[in-house]
Amino acid sequence: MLASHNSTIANTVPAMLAGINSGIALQPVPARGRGFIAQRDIKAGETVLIDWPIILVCNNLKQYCYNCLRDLSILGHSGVHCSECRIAVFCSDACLRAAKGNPAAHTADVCRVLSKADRSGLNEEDTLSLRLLAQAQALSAASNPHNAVNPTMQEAAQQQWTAFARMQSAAPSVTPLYDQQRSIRLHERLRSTSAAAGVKCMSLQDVEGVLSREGINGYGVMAQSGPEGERRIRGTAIYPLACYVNHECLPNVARVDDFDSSQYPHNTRMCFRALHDLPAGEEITQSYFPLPVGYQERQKRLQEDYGFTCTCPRCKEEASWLSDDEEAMEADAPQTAEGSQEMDTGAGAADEAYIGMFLLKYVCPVEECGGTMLPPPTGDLVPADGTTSFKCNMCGLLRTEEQFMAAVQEQ
Ligand SMILES: C[S@@+](CC[C@H](N)C(=O)[O-])C[C@H]1O[C@@H](n2cnc3c(N)ncnc32)[C@H](O)[C@@H]1O
Repeated sequence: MLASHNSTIANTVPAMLAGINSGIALQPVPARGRGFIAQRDIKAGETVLIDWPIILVCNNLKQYCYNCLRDLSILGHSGVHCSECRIAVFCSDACLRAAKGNPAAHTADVCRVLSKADRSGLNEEDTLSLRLLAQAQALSAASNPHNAVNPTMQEAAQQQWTAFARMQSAAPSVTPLYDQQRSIRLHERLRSTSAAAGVKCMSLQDVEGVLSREGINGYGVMAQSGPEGERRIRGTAIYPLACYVNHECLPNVARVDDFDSSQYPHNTRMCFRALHDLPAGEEITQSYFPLPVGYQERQKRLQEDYGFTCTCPRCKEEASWLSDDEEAMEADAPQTAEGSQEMDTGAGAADEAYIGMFLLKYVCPVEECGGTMLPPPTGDLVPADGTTSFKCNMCGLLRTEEQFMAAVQEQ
């Protein structure tokens, strides 16, 4: 069973279940729960973590492969439809077979629930959450030894369900992260749909646990940007190790994925690469949103979506840039208990010049892209490939060190 609030396991460190890491270890981090700490000096460009998802939920079943989220429009055919539900579409027979054999994807139970799903009155977000719940419900059922048809599948499902249960959930006191009315509504819908499909429904407590964990730990899998450059996602993914990478606004790693440029299962893996050299003992951190996002917006999103006030060196410095007008506006705006202007400024801060140079170096220069420029790969997980350019993890733009220096000269 998934508890909706994991106070007792908040600071325990789960064993690694899947994925590969190099030079990092999961440890308790003061005031942040758990996080990855470098165990040795790490070089710029090194891959420190490769992870595969427990659950992938497709946002648009007509546009992306239900199993691996590959963009169907690049295939040159309309995809392979599930012959039972006629709803799920796959990029290949291989993906269809893989999904049918994966309890968290599209086994017979999920297929029946999907075909019986009553979407009336549900908005897009609720429809996606219902899909996530159907997949999580099947994973939970498959993890139960009493339901086991195949011991190997049961063991794998149990490991995945346990990994999910160990992820941080939103405490009931943190709103709106924990929306109990929504959980009750979606549980009710899952119950009627599951009954129509002849499938046992998970408990309300499990529904709360799944939704709360997805909210904090789920990764949006990026799609091509919209016509105005707006960011779009093709689905949501739950990764058993990547979920432990904490946030900082001047991160030292960034993620890279290959959803369209490779084939299942390789395309669903997520890699984290170091942006610069970092010493043993330093925490591995990523930014939970694009680097150019401003201070007040970052604080708002971190508080609303993740339930914490960021006190990283960039936030400490940028808090002091607020003009009198902005401060007055902030004073009028609703404040959280911590108060975004009253941050502790005790520990080290990044100065304005450092922040400016960091953003110049790591923010993709393509307008509206918002991607992060990563150094060429190196290290033992993904060895050097001979490239010398930095590459954007969103649009793929390449930039050499010389081109970067020329951009610095222009400033
Ligand atoms: C995706 S989880 C990261 C792993 C989490 N620390 C754990 O122990 O499972 C995101 C949560 O970690 C915590 N967190 C991440 N970055 C943080 C930071 N810079 N300061 C404080 N808490 C942070 C917040 O509780 C946030 O909701």
